[in-house]
Order: sequence, then structure tokens, then C-alpha cells
Amino acid sequence: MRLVLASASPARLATLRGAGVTPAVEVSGVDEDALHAETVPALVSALARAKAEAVARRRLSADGAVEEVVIGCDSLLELDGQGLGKPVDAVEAVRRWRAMRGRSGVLHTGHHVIRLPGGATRTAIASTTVHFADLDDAEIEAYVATGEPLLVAGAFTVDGLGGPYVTGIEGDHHNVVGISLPLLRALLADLGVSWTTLRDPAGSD
Ligand SMILES: Nc1nc2c(ncn2[C@H]2C[C@H](O)[C@@H](COP(=O)(O)OP(=O)(O)OP(=O)(O)O)O2)c(=O)[nH]1
Repeated sequence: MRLVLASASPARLATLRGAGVTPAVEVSGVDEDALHAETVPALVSALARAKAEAVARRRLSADGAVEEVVIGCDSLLELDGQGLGKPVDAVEAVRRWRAMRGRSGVLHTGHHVIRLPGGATRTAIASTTVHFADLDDAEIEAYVATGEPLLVAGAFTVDGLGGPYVTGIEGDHHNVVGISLPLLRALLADLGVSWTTLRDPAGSD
């Protein structure tokens, strides 16, 4: 059984490969600004579904007979009731860090899985509380100047240059990076797909 990652995220791909699964990658092309929802969890769920469905539709029309599972994800940091994706520019990244330093937010990642060719789906959200260090203005400016905060939801990474600025988390680490492996395993099992059948053959690079 093949896994198809409906995402351009290098972090999601690296997380899956680190767990021994090399998915096919097909970027959804979904316009994330086109979707709205009442709550942050509802929004990440809707966006994950839109990404997975866009790719599943293309895969079915290209070769409807292939047995594969499509996974779409979307991550947002919830802070003060707002869903924060990637900052639009350095000014916004600095403003965000000045608001979140010394505080906590919740990183929600929506997961939507579609089993082809039948189209059976499962969807779920994983949420991880993230505690941020109390950076001073100079540290914020220096971190934003690396450019990393502009590339990631919430303007921080837990596993990259932002590592020193995350003092702790409650919940799944990989969920913060962009895809929850235990949740994905459970969703796949619910669709009758065993995680071990997705793993790369022993000895593959
Ligand atoms: N390495 C790393 N990446 C993170 C972290 N937090 C968020 N990200 C990345 C993962 C995703 O690439 C991105 C979240 O944005 P999206 O969910 O919209 O995904 P993205 O636009 O990257 O790709 P996609 O829309 O799925 O094609 O931020 C982190 O702690 N570490």
C-alpha cells in the first residue's frame, strides 16, 4: 500500500521518512485563504480535508485502480483565540513573538486520510500545548532575521533554530512539526491499513 502526502511541507516529509515511510508527494495547490471556520480546530480540519480531497480527486482520475492512502494536513498555532499560520513578513513575525514570548499557545494539526480507490475517509485533529521562552527584543530580531519563522506556522519551530525558544510542550512532538505519527497510525488502522505495510522495505535508504 502506498502513502501519498498531499503536502509541500519538507517537515512532514522528513517526519514520515524518519519513521521509515517514504510517501509519494503531491502538492494540493489548495488556496488556504479561501476557507474559513468558526474555530481554529475546525479550520485546520477543513483545510486538511480540502488538501487531501484535491489530491485524491486527481489520483482517482489519473489511475482509479491504484490502492493507496492520501493524507492531507494543516497546522495553525492558536493564541488568544486566533489561528496563526505563516507570518506574511518579518514585521509580523516580530509582532507575533512579542505577543507570544513567555506565554503558551496550542498548535493544532488537522489530519484527513482518504483510502483509494473506495474513498473511505477518517479525519482528526491533534493539539499540542507549546510553552515559549521569554525572549528579549534583540533575540526576537535575531531569530526573525534567520528567515525561519517566515516559513512555518506559528513563526516557530520546535526542532529547528526555534528550539531554544520552546521551553516545553504537552502532547505529541511530531504534531508540532506538522504531522502526528501516532494519530496517523490510528487513522490508518481505522481504515484497515497497518502502519507496518507502509514502511519502506528493510535495507532501503
Ligand atoms: N520543522 C518544523 N516545521 C514546522 C514547525 N511548525 C510548523 N512547521 C511547518 C510545517 C508546515 O510545513 C508548515 C505549516 O503550514 P501548512 O500546514 O499550511 O503546510 P505547508 O504550507 O507547509 O504545506 P501544505 O499546505 O501542506 O502543502 O509549518 C516546527 O516546529 N518544525
